Amino acid sequence: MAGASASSDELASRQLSLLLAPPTDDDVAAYYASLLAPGRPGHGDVLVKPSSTYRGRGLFAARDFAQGERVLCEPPLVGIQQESNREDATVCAQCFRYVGSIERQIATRLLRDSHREACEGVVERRVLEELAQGTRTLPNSSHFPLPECFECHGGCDRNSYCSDACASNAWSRHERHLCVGPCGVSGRGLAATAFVNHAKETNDIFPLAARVLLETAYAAENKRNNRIEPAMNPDDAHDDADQCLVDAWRPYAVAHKGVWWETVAKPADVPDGAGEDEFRASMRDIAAESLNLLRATLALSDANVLDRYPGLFTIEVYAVVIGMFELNNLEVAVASPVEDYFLAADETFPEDSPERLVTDPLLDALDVRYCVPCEGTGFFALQSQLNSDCDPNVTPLKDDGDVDGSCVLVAKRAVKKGEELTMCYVDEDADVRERRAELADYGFECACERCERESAGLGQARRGGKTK
Ligand SMILES: C[S@@+](CC[C@H](N)C(=O)[O-])C[C@H]1O[C@@H](n2cnc3c(N)ncnc32)[C@H](O)[C@@H]1O
Repeated sequence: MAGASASSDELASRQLSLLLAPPTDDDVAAYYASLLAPGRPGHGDVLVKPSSTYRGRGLFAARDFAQGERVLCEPPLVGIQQESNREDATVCAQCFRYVGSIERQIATRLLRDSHREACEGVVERRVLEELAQGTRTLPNSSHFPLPECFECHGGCDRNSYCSDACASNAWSRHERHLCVGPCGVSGRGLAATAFVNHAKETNDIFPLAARVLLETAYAAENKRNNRIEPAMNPDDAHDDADQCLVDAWRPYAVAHKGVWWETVAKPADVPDGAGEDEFRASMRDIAAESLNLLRATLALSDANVLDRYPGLFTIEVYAVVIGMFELNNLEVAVASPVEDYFLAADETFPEDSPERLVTDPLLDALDVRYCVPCEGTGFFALQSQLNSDCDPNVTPLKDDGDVDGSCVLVAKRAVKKGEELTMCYVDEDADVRERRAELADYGFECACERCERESAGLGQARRGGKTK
């Protein structure tokens, strides 16, 4: 196929066609078989196979489940905390565990400008600073231990980690390119800041899409370096490199995707025709700006990654990765230990006790935000195969022991081996019109039995065939 003299353009177009080609049925089957191998999450519990024609592939029960039983618990392949949620939850940027201490979680929230007014006359700034620095403790907080907070290797104050392993993992996989801190090659932090700030102003998903590209390049490099018998002749070496890239990309190749600006639903306030064309063209421009900023960062952090994977860092691939996140229901959520702490304080200490005189003002200042959980977006290899149904048989439900960003699915009713597993992507209690409107954001019209039944009922009612 390729020769040793293949130019960068040839390499880019060859990689691009490999990355955009839909995987064959055999590749898909082999991928899910390896994902569900013995010892892996989901083994013996779930299977991935074709669903009904209108839904594509789906997730199926590989055994019977009782009502309330846990069906799947799976960590995300990549994930990121929502920008707006950073104020309310200090979590490990790699695995989403809350870090530091209860004192620090509370104080860092209250020290932010957004809480300044709520704290006035209620709790002293000095107290908050001592709580944040660890020189003052709160009653009962030792019952809510959190992992120590590890700093980012790049010296940024944006990301914290729950262990050196998580910090190192994040650094080697993506943060050495994306961290806004001062460490590393001169200028890289500034270039990364431009990329991150652009995403803050436009779309939170861009840094997550960038991670997918970087994770893919990192995995492809690892596969290349770990080849037992590296190819000796240049043609074979190119084929080898291609195969490593294709294998590294497989988790995303099999996912449901679409070009971001083509697939998202048109907002109601955008007019049809030229107005819609303009709207979609502006999305494309924003994505292109973001990719250019990412490429500028990579040129400083490790230009080799651009030279070796020119097809990966293209607008075509960036577009489908952003589309993948927009079209799938892929939330990361972790309950707040701060909420547990205050609920326990309420139960343990009587009103007006010395302990409550310490905890109540903090609770007052936090107000309803005391219970905000960690919220983010992630990509889950198996959960991303779950289709939507408005009468679903599984639901996401974590318990107290689920302290990281894994997704947990629980059976809503007894499920028989072989049944398709489904969850409702939107509010199950909404009526059919509202559900369908919300599902338009995921790029499809729900054709589940309940929607068909209820929309037929609506049609009949409109024609006067239904009186109640
Ligand atoms: C998270 S993916 C689920 C896996 C997907 N079926 C596949 O083949 O990769 C979501 C996509 O599945 C399809 N889908 C899921 N539930 C559906 C439903 N109730 N009716 C029609 N299409 C559905 C839609 O194309 C949707 O955008």
